[in-house]
Amino acid sequence: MLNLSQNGCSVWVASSSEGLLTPTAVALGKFDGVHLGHQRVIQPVLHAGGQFSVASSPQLTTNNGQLTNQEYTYSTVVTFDPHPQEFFTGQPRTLLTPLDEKVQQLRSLGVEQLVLLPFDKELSALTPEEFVEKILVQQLRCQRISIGQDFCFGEKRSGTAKDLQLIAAKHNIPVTIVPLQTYTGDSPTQSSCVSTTPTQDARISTSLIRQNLEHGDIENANLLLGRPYTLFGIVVQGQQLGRTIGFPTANLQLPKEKFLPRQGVYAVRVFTLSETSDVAPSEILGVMNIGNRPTVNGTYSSAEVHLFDWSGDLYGKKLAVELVKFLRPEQKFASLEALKTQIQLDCIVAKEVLRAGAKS
Ligand SMILES: Cc1cc2nc3c(=O)[nH]c(=O)nc-3n(C[C@H](O)[C@H](O)[C@H](O)COP(=O)(O)O)c2cc1C
Ligand SMILES: Nc1ncnc2c1ncn2[C@@H]1O[C@H](COP(=O)(O)OP(=O)(O)O)[C@@H](O)[C@H]1O
Repeated sequence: MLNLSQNGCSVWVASSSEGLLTPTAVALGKFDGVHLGHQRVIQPVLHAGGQFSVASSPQLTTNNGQLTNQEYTYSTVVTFDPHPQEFFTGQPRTLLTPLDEKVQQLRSLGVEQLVLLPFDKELSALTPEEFVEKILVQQLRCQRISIGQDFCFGEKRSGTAKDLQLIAAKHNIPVTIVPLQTYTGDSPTQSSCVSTTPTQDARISTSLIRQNLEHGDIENANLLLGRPYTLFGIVVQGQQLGRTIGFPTANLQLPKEKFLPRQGVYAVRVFTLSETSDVAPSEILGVMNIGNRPTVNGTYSSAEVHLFDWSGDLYGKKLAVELVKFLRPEQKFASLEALKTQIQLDCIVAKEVLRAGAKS
């Protein structure tokens, strides 16, 4: 079990029955991206703002000033590790939110515990009834459950959301089934299949966000996520060429499973993160290139950012780079001089985009 903690707040990350915080109010799902639809599913198990209301501090409940022995229930997200698709295909899967990022997002929503159920032969062979009894009732001492309408569980995904509701009712556990969310512009709604583009189902989903990112449609991806798609990484050394053309770039080492958007150049907002300081990081604007750098015969994919009007040493620092807009695909230039001229233009366009974004 891990306790990932930052700025004094923490989320328990448990992967076995040992050390679980129980009893629990459980949101069940894969939750890759923790997008607007996921947030709706998680809401009913949160202490603040959800339908679920219990004591606001562990162990003790005050009721009209008197202490009662009502047990504190932990708002918990239960997910699977590895991603079931990775287990069945044997292929590593890239993620919108690798574990650290998912924990950070869940914490910011008010989730207290993340349980990673090891998705293996044994778990995948449980019948829906066994899953409820062994995992939810016995291990998690679950008091309430929230799931999305399309949730499937148990052997061969044979259990539906309705099945979970029926089985859980036998154990007196209420189940909230959250309708699938679609995006219509202002806020997510529950109407079915309203398309923002003629060819796409606008239901908020991890795969729709991945498609948008693959096409460089960052604005749509960000709307569906409810926040900017962000690359978190440590700054490592590159070929030290950037400084020679007047555009030093901080090269990010990203989690290997992080899903990367379309290769090319982006307008971005950058934050330097510190593990120790409680001071909110300040924003620096910049341009990012994601790609193989064909002009310098690059052999591997890199993500590198040039910060506007900034100088200093970033090696070893952790950066959060929020993608704002895709500007152009990566190209092979005839010379470094030609690349430099293009990067100057990229900076002008990025500054305009970011300035316009700041005004709206
Ligand atoms: C805004 C921007 C746009 C870029 N566009 C391209 C490009 O189109 N083609 C390319 O080969 N490299 C591109 N690069 C990557 C440069 O080749 C790279 O920054 C340079 O080689 C310095 O690399 P270094 O950090 O390893 O020193 C771009 C970099 C930036 C910051
Ligand atoms: N405005 C800036 N944007 C990005 N990095 C900068 C900037 N000014 C200084 N640096 C520093 O320069 C380094 C990048 O210089 P560069 O010549 O591209 O070397 P490298 O190939 O190692 O990335 C960054 O890692 C950072 O420490």
